[in-house]
Amino acid sequence: MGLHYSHHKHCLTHHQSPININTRTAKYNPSLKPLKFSYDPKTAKRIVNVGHCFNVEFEDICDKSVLSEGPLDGHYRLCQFHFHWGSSDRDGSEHNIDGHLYPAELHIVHWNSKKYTSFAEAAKHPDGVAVVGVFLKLGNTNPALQSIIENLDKVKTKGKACPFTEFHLNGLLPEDLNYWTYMGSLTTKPYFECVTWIILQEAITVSSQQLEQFRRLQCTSENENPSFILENHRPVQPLDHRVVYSSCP
Ligand SMILES: COc1ccc(N2C[C@H](O)c3cc(S(N)(=O)=O)sc3S2(=O)=O)cc1
Ligand SMILES: [Zn+2]
Repeated sequence: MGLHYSHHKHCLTHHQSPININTRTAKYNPSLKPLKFSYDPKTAKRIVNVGHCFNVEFEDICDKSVLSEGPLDGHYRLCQFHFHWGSSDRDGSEHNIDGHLYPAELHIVHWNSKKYTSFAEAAKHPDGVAVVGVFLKLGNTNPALQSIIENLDKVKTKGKACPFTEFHLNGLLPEDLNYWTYMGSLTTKPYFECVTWIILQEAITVSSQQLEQFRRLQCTSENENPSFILENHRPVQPLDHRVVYSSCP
């Protein structure tokens, strides 16, 4: 359930995601380390249309592609990345920055393979999952995105998958790796409160035409009347008594 009993208020609090990040009340935490991304391009495996979005899956049988340092203890194994978008370029991101929405948001999902033996096990613990969020802002065509988008016609309908190997995920990271971090949840079912969120402060670019391609994915399977994944971002949730920390002052 992820309900926490906060004694002073005698009520139950949720630690759900996404949230609006108030950059003025975020607290600089000098003990936060720089993020360390160690991704092996050969661990990319396939693209899958899961109905509410598409996942780019990586083989997670060993710690070949890991995220470490930053706010994390130990290392977290890369398992997949996916995007959230809106029905127009005016919204689409899940997290907001001072009330500002971006047209899309990338989530790079990792699980604590040092402490737990599987993703499903890790997802039951507050320190089980680490998701790096990267905002997409409107701009020039993003070449790293293009290599994904040109495969989307092979996974048009729900349940379809296609091979996708040799992908340089670093190409989807901005130059500046400063971040905000807070404890939250998955933003889709099962909404487990198992995520250390790491939201990068610098956005990467996406073109309007590339976003259009996301919206052509179908949430229906091939033998159903087609309907499209026009948007898949969850509304922001109450911060309650949580503090958002910043890696820089
Ligand atoms: C058994 O428990 C499970 C726990 C999680 C999942 N996943 C599917 C979810 O859609 C989901 C949502 C994520 S987000 N938007 O980054 O918060 S990450 C993620 S997932 O791929 O890990 C499957 C089983
Ligand atoms: Zn997500």
